[in-house]
Amino acid sequence: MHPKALLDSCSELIKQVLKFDHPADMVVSRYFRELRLGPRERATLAETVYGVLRKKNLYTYLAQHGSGPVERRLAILGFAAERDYLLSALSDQEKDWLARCDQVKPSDLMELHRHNLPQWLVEPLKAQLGDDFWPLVESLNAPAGLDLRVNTLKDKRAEVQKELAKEAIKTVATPYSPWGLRLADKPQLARLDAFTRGAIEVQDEGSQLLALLLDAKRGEMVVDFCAGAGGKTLAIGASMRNTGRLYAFDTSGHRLDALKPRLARSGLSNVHPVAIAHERDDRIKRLAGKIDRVLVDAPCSGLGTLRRNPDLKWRQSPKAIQELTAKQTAILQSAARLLKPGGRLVYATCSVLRDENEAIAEAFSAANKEFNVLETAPLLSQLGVEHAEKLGSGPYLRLWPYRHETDGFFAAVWQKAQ
Ligand SMILES: C[S@@+](CC[C@H](N)C(=O)[O-])C[C@H]1O[C@@H](n2cnc3c(N)ncnc32)[C@H](O)[C@@H]1O
Repeated sequence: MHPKALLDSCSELIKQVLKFDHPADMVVSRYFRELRLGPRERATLAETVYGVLRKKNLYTYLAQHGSGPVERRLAILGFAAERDYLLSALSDQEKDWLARCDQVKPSDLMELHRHNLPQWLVEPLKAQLGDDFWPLVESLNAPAGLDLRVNTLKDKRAEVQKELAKEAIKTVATPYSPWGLRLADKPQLARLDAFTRGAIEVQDEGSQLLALLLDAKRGEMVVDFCAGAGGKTLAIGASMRNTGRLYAFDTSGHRLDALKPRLARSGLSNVHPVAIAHERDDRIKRLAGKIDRVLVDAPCSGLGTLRRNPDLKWRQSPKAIQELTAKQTAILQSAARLLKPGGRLVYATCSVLRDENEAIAEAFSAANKEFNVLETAPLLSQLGVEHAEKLGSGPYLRLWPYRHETDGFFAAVWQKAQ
C-alpha cells in the first residue's frame, strides 16, 4: 500500500476508535474485515491506533498546532513505521510541524502529557503507589508480551518448549507459573500442531496464577463463577485432571459459546458451561453448600490490562467503577453461598484499583466471619511457585506489570470454617 493511503487509513481508523462507543479491538477487527490488507499493513494500522490511545494526552496536546484534520495529526504522531516511509506521505508543512514536535523535551511537558492518564485515575494510583506511580505508568503504556499456558493434561512444559523450538519459536519458562511459556516474538499460533491439539493456550502468566490459587483437585465439585470464554476454566479443569465436575457460569451466553471450541481442543470433559440470568439465579441456589472451590473472576474495570487494552482508561469513569464495585460485592456474596464447610473461595480481578480489590475483600471478610482469609504467598509456595513472597501484598496476591511482567491482577483467598 502507498504510504499516503496507509496514513489515510490510520486517520480514518483513529477517528472511529476515538468515538469510544465500542472497544478498540472490536473496531479494529471490523475495519480489517471491511478492507483487504496485508499483514504488515494491518500491523502498522493496529500499532498506530494503539500508540495513539496510549499517548492520547501528549499527542492531543502536540496536535493542537499544525494543520489538517486532528485525526491525521494524531496518526502522524503515532505512525508505527519507518520515519522515511512516513515522511514520503507528508506535505512540507506537515514535515515542519513534525520536526517541531520532535524537539519537545519531556521536561517541557506537563505531568498530564507524560502520564497519559485521565485525571480521575491519577490521584488513587499516586495514593496507592507513591514513588512507584511513574514505573507503573511507563509499564502500562508499553505493549504487552505474549504468554502461553501448557495444558498439562496433554504434555509437559519442557516438551512443548522443545517442540516450539523446532518451529523456530523461542520461549522461556515463566518465572512464577509452573504452566507458562513466555514468547520472545508474536508468531502465528493457530497453525501450530501444539495449538490445534490443545497443548497450548494464550494466557497471561498472571491469569495462570489466579487459576493455580484455586488449587482444584481430582474429583472435586468446583465453580468458575464468571467463566467468560473460559481462560481460567481450562486451567482449572486440567488441574482437576479432567475428573470431578467443573461448572462454568456466566451471564453471557455469547462468551460461553467461545469456550466450546477451546474445550474441544483441550480434551476436557468435566466442564459444564451454564448461562445464568444473574448471580442469584435458581440454578445456583440448588448448588448452595455443595461446592469445594469457587473462583470469582469478577467483571472489573480491566485497568490492569492497559498494555493490551489502552482504550479502557478512556472508556472507564468513576461512575462506572462505582457500579462495578456494587456488582463485585453482590457476585462475591452470592458465590460464597455455594461453598461447603472447609471450602475455598478466590476473588480475583484484573484491575489495579484498591476500590475493586482490597476494599471488596475487606468488606467481605468483615461481613462473613465464617470465611477466613488465607495468605496467598505461602499457598503459592506450596504449589511450587518460586519466590512467591514477591507476589504478595499483605495476605493478597498483587501483580504489577512493572514488577512481575504480567498484567495487573489481584486475588484474595478465603477458607470457609469447618
Ligand atoms: C473478567 S471476565 C471473566 C474472564 C474469564 N474468567 C477468563 O479467564 O477468560 C468477567 C465475566 O463476568 C461475567 N459476568 C458479569 N456479571 C456476572 C454475574 N452477575 N454473574 C456471573 N458472571 C457475570 C461477564 O460476562 C464476564 O465474562
